[in-house]
Formats: sequence, C-alpha cells, structure tokens
Amino acid sequence: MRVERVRAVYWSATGNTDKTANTIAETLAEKLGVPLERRNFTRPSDRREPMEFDPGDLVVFAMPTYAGKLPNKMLPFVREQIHGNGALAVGVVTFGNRSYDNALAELCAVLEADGFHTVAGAAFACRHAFTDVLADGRPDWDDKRQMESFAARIADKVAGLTDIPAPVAVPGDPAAPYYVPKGTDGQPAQFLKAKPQTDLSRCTDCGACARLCPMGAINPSNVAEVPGTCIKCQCCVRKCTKHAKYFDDPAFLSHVAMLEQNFTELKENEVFL
Ligand SMILES: Cc1cc2nc3c(=O)[nH]c(=O)nc-3n(C[C@H](O)[C@H](O)[C@H](O)COP(=O)(O)O)c2cc1C
Repeated sequence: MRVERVRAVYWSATGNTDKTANTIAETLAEKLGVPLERRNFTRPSDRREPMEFDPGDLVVFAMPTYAGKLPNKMLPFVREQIHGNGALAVGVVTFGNRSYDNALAELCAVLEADGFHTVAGAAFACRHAFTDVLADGRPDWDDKRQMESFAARIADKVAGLTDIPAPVAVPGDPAAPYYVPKGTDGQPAQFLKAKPQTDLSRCTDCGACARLCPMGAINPSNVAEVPGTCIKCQCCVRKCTKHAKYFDDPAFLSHVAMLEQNFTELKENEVFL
C-alpha cells in the first residue's frame, strides 16, 4: 500500500509520549521517504478542531497509560473528533514502569472504531510522571534504538502490504476497568479531588502552568487557584521552571510511596506487528 505521509499525533502532559511518538515517526518518514507532520493535541486549544486523516496517511498515534487505560478525560475527543478515513495507524502507549495493563488494547480498539487500520502497536516504559524513582531518564538511548528498530519493522511491513491489513493483535482488554491505585497500606488511595499546591515563595506568576495545563484547569489570573478539573497529569509540576507546584494530598503521596516501594525493577518495552 502506498504511504504518502507519516503523521505523529500525540497527547503528552510531561513530554515522554511526545518524544516517543516523534522518534518513531521520524524514523518511519525517513525509511519510507515521505514527509512527516506533527499534531500535538495536549492543550485545550489543540483540541478545538476535529482531525481528519486520509488513506495515504500512516499515523503514529500515541498516548500515556493512566490507571491502566487511556486518560479518560481525553477519550471524548479521541472517539468523536478524530476520523481515520481509512488511514493506517500505529498505536503507541507509554507507561511509568508499573504496567500498561489495558491501555494499548483500548487505544487500538478506539483507533479501529475511528476508521483507522492498525498495523502495529507498542508500549514503551518511561519515567513515571509521579516520581523520578520509577524509570528515571527513560526514554534513554537504548529505548530510542528500540523505537527506531520498531519503526524500521513497520516500514517493512507497510511496504509489503497489498491489501488492508487485519487489526494488529495486542494484549489486554479494552473493556477492562481502570486500575485502582493503592496506598502503602494496600487499600485504595482516593485522590480524585487532589489539586496542585503553589509555593508562593517560588512562584513568579509567569503563567506557564495555566497556559500549558492540558485541562485548562488553572486560573490564569491567579495561578494558585485550580477551579477546573485536575487529572493529576503533573504537567504543571514538571514544567514549572521555579519548582513552585507540588501535591501534598496524603492519599496521593501514599500511592506514590507504594509505587516507589514496589515498581522500581525496570520494565521491558513491548512491540506488536
Ligand atoms: C494520572 C496518572 C496515572 C498513571 N497511571 C499509570 C499506570 O497505570 N501504569 C503505569 O505504568 N504508569 C502510569 N502513569 C505514568 C505515565 O503513564 C507515564 O509517566 C507516561 O509516560 C506519561 O506520559 P507523558 O510524559 O507523555 O505525559 C500514570 C501517570 C499519571 C499522571
């Protein structure tokens, strides 16, 4: 099948999924000798218009794992505003060294329902947004090499296609429930209502947190206020150059401590073609 363009399409609050999608898509475009276009739909302003694709597109579609599935607040956009129109797609999830559980299965099912034909899928382990103790520094050079070799295998597969491929087989159940985060006591850690705090001795009121928040949840006129829905993505915490944002919710901190106690052994990346 003739691919005329590679498109990297991704949602990435703290940057791992952005790096992963772009590394794969850049290699794919180079191998196939076609142009690359990028479409980041992280911020609310990036999600105002629907996205249309063509049968000549090969789309690297990447999202992070949240509670073992996809970030649920982004699903309405991904389900209703993204139209594959017969394009080929590679489903990619990143995960923070606990598990991607059912996220890749959910992504591939959503892409097929959106009108894409999935040709490959992958899960890449990356630094956990909640803590540097899990997979710090990943994706690293070895991960990058694995992303490039994954892309080379996709290019070969696509070049050999004479017809629309069967959906790629990936592990997991798209209909499975979300992972329930636990605290150090082994009980469910309930931090749905937690919001970032602001250290006013560090904050310079630059407004970056409000501009970058994927949910548009932070009041730009007073960045210490979070009137909107916080999804705990850590964008404000990770992107604040003054380190003025932090979480102090006890249930959230207990979950992070539980992750640090139990999930430090490095996980492998997994690819499916
Ligand atoms: C709210 C939330 C839930 C998460 N849930 C999981 C999870 O279930 N399993 C896991 O391994 N990592 C989990 N992570 C870690 C992210 O999947 C990982 O850090 C990802 O690479 C972040 O992508 P980004 O840098 O593009 O935002 C979670 C992170 C957040 C913010």
